[in-house]
Amino acid sequence: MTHLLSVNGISKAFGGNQVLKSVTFDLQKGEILGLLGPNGSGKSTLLNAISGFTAVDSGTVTVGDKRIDKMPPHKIISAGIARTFQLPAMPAKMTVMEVVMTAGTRHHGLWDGLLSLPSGRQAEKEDHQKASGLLETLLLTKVRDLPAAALSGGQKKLLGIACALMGDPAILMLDEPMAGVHPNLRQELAETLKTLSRTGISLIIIEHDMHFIKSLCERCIVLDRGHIVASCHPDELSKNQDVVDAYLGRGSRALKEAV
Ligand SMILES: Nc1ncnc2c1ncn2[C@@H]1O[C@H](COP(=O)(O)OP(=O)(O)OP(=O)(O)O)[C@@H](O)[C@H]1O
Repeated sequence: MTHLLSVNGISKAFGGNQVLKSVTFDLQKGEILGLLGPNGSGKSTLLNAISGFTAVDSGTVTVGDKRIDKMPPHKIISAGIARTFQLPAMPAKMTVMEVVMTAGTRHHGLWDGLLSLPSGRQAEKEDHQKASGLLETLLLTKVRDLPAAALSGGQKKLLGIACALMGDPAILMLDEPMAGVHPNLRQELAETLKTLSRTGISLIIIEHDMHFIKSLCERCIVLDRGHIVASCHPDELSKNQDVVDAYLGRGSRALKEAV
């Protein structure tokens, strides 16, 4: 696999709260990386830092050989990194299809659009086909004409993924994609993500559902209070004392040593 994303020594504090402490990891092309850690350990902040929504205090982020850590979010999207949010907000008056179309990064010329030139119409037709395909992949075809705001929490998550994929990202970062998704759809979503990775897209997934993580990821990194304490196969997690401590507290080590 080819090396794609490098995060080197990223640190971030909010006031006196040091949330990320020199976080370093790499992501390979086509890899599905799990980003784990207890509540408040810094996972969303790390995604925000990579995607430019949060300015970092120090450290670098590179995609290929391009530094992106000082770029605004829209430039980072152009550099090939897309993301979804834990609680996606949807516009009240747009349909599902309209929301996906809006997420297309194809920029039609002003005159193409205003004058309805053939080049503009062709580009819009291609975007429409792409959006339809993504809605089908993400099992949203039946609701494509409904207001996006009326979707269930799980469907909004899937719509967020469709929007992120409209820009043909090289790296897709998902913040708790399974939360709120109906159990019947979970396996299908896992299969969809595996298919994406086979096409060469790399994924970083924050998720608390370990069954989902184990079915998808070859490697996980675990954050504990802003430090990466483990980078391993998901099957190794339960044997890693630092991971156990992160989730159960330091007392678990003391308890183990005492017995
Ligand atoms: N914009 C902000 N301003 C101030 N503090 C923040 C901000 N964003 C995050 N934090 C703090 O950073 C810490 C880590 O939060 P973060 O959301 O990154 O954790 P998390 O691992 O994603 O948690 P969860 O699993 O609960 O979503 C928390 O203490 C949080 O209060």
